[in-house]
Amino acid sequence: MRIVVLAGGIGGARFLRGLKRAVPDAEVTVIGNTGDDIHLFGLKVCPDLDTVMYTLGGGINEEQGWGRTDETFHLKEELAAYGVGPEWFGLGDRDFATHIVRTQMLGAGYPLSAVTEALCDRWKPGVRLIPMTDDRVETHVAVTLPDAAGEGERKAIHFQEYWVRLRASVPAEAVVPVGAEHAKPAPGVLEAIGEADVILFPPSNPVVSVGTILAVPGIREAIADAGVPVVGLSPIVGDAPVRGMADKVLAAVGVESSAAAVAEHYGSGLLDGWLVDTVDAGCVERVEAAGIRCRAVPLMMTDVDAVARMAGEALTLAEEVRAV
Ligand SMILES: O=c1nc2n(C[C@H](O)[C@H](O)[C@H](O)CO)c3cc(O)ccc3cc-2c(=O)[nH]1
Repeated sequence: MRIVVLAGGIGGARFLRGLKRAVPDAEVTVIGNTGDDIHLFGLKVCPDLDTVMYTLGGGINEEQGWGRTDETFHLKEELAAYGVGPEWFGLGDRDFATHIVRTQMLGAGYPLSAVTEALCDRWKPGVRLIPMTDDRVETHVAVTLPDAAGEGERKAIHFQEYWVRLRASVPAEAVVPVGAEHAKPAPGVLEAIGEADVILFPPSNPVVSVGTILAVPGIREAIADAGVPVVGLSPIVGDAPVRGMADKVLAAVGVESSAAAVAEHYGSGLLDGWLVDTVDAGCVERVEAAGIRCRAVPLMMTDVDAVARMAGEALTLAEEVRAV
């Protein structure tokens, strides 16, 4: 079975680990979000690609869900001693090596997709990990911050600054995947979608993760036209994100923070099936009324076995959709 998964960072990576346990023989292609990418200290950092690679490759810091296990921060401390920041973004020494290799290869002319493949040669994630695009796309968030005079100043900041430095503490007024409109899907993306038996949206952020991937021209259309079941898992359980701050960015696109609203946001033109948590069983009817087959199953990613069961439920729902 060929499965294509559109993945953001932590939620996507943990889902993939469960999916691999549920169907170890499946051929899984992951289309990774690169809108979170950021250039720091002259290096290209790809948080979501790395989170997938480290999680599936056994190198992730399990407690944080991002960055390397057994990490130290000497380099960051030395940079700070020179007054070179930002200090709010935690790049560790082991993680730095990944960004150095990536930046060096990009500088030598390799596209990000080839660089990612080379990095995966080390980590052997057991999936084919492809960035959504080789072109530069950067998610920016419009916010109003108090200026020196205590007035509100509207500006656009990098997604990581909104997420990590501000911890989404101010409303996101708009979320813009800058550059997406001119980006092309990376080599292999459209082919993988076209050859898939099933396409899955993990419980990743529907705006800044899956939404950004869908913003690359051609990807949404290819999924809608693939003619195979497209099944998603709600990242919202009981009207709050399972983890992260998805509700903050959902508000920016005018979507309420509920499992049903996220399904409606994707829409029946894209989604065939949607899993909600058992606590949201009351919204199944609403989702089905929107033309999306819906089931309520446990969606808390407490351990790999629980996630494997979730992934199994997603594939069962896909088969139900296929049989109709
Ligand atoms: O909350 C944080 N998340 C950090 N993340 C996670 C990241 O900001 C976001 O969770 C994702 O971009 C959203 O998917 C990192 C990810 C990396 O790959 C490398 C470094 C970081 C650093 C931080 C950090 O300092 N704080």
